[in-house]
Amino acid sequence: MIKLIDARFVITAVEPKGYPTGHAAEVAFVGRSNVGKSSMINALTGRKKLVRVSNTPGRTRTLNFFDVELERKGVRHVVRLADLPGYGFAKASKAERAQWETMITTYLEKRHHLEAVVSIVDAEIGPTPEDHLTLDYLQDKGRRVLVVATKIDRIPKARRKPRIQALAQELKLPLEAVLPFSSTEKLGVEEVWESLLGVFGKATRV
Ligand SMILES: Nc1nc2c(ncn2[C@@H]2O[C@H](COP(=O)(O)OP(=O)(O)OP(=O)(O)O)[C@@H](O)[C@H]2O)c(=O)[nH]1
Ligand SMILES: [Mg+2]
Repeated sequence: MIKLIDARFVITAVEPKGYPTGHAAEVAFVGRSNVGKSSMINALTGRKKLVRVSNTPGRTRTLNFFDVELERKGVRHVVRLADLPGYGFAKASKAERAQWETMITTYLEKRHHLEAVVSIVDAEIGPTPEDHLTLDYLQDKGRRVLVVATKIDRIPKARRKPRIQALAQELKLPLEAVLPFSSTEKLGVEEVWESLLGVFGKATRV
């Protein structure tokens, strides 16, 4: 059982000198623009409006950090979440896209406190070529990755399990490395936290 205690916005940054200080273990959320990254952070923190969500792709344009305090089996943990801008935002100019890419890759490569990356794919659409590239890139950089298939609510219940199996197969990952999720129906919240806290080991204990 995960008990959420508190969640708060920390800071917005665009480059390393703006990243938050301190030693909190961090997890970043990456994925296509509009896939549901910001919504997932709201769902995971049990807060409807911690992060701004939008129907229009390209909502999140900076790195946004949040601290979450939670309790699991009587032990308190503090985890820092980083909401990143999405990739593949068609309406952005070439220069803007290049700028975002630098912002994201600089963070993913340089951030020492980054313990795990949640790579979000759309459960219905499946991994796009850019999702594949991102996963390869993260693995290449030696980052620990958890794939979360969101918007699972859009798939009829009986088809969800086979869908996750198919996604895992397509991504060449073990079944337990791909978790189903829905921000609108709050599905998968416990499972994602369990998986993340499992990765952190003792790093997040306070
Ligand atoms: N049905 C359904 N819709 C969702 C879910 N999660 C997010 N959405 C919707 O998807 C849209 C995009 O959500 P955001 O959380 O803003 O997506 P994002 O990945 O942060 O987008 P950018 O900041 O533009 O990169 C919104 O209209 C959300 O309401 C989900 O689990 N199920
Ligand atoms: Mg967003």
